[in-house]
Amino acid sequence: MTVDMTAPAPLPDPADYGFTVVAESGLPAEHAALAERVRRLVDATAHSTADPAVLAEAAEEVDRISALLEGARRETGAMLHRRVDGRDEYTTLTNAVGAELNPAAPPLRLAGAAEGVRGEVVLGGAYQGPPGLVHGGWIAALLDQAMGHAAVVLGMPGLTANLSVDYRRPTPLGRPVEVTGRVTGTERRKVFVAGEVRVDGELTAEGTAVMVRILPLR
Ligand SMILES: CCCCC/C=C\C/C=C\C/C=C\C/C=C\CCCC(=O)SCCNC(=O)CCNC(=O)[C@H](O)C(C)(C)COP(=O)(O)OP(=O)(O)OC[C@H]1O[C@@H](n2cnc3c(N)ncnc32)[C@H](O)[C@@H]1OP(=O)(O)O
Repeated sequence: MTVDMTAPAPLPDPADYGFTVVAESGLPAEHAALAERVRRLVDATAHSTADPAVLAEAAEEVDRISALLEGARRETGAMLHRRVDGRDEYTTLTNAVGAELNPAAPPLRLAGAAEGVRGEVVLGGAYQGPPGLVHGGWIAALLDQAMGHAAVVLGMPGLTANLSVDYRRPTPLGRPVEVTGRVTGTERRKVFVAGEVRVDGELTAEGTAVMVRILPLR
């Protein structure tokens, strides 16, 4: 069927499924700032050539910081709610791709574009596969997220049932990577999606997926 980008369906409310929903507007800015610092820490740890004594000192400092944070822990399944362009949007608060508060997630922020969604992210050495290149599994994850988000934007959130990726060119680390996703069709609960990864305008990977829609409970 043809996809009408102008009339997104209302999203199912995750609260109806028993998930905690957290409003983005209620989150302290300090939390995102902390996550950004931890991303720097991850990169510094992965690439460190420091002496054993320095490494041991750093490990103790990290223990102290972990203990500071562990006292106030949110449950893992919590969902984040935000209003974007006058519509509701939900994602998991610690989503492995793009969650601002999850330092293990590459900070890919997707937004509605002319035809689907688009975002940009720079991946450092913590996302390495072959020397100097982004790991193929992370490229698949970026595509999965962008394609899933394209379905969410049209009010059709779902689970990935099938995902296929073609790697056309190596994707370098440390450079802005553009990720796009769009819905190409629907059939009953199936939402067909496609996505691309580009660096400096050059296509480095493209994918397709079948998302199976989550049915509203009411
Ligand atoms: C969980 C509730 C949450 C509620 C929250 C509300 C709102 C949420 C808003 C946003 C969502 C948040 C984030 C989205 C952003 C990013 C996306 C990340 C994506 C992921 O990270 S997601 C994790 C990996 N993913 C899985 O963990 C799925 C495991 N899997 C299953 O849970 C089942 O397998 C399922 C559900 C897929 C289907 O099961 P089912 O029983 O519900 O449906 P059924 O089998 O009847 O299939 C129905 C139609 O799909 C066709 N179909 C089935 N499988 C297919 C395949 N492999 N290839 C091609 N077509 C397939 C059938 O052929 C039939 O088609 P037809 O209509 O033509 O007969």
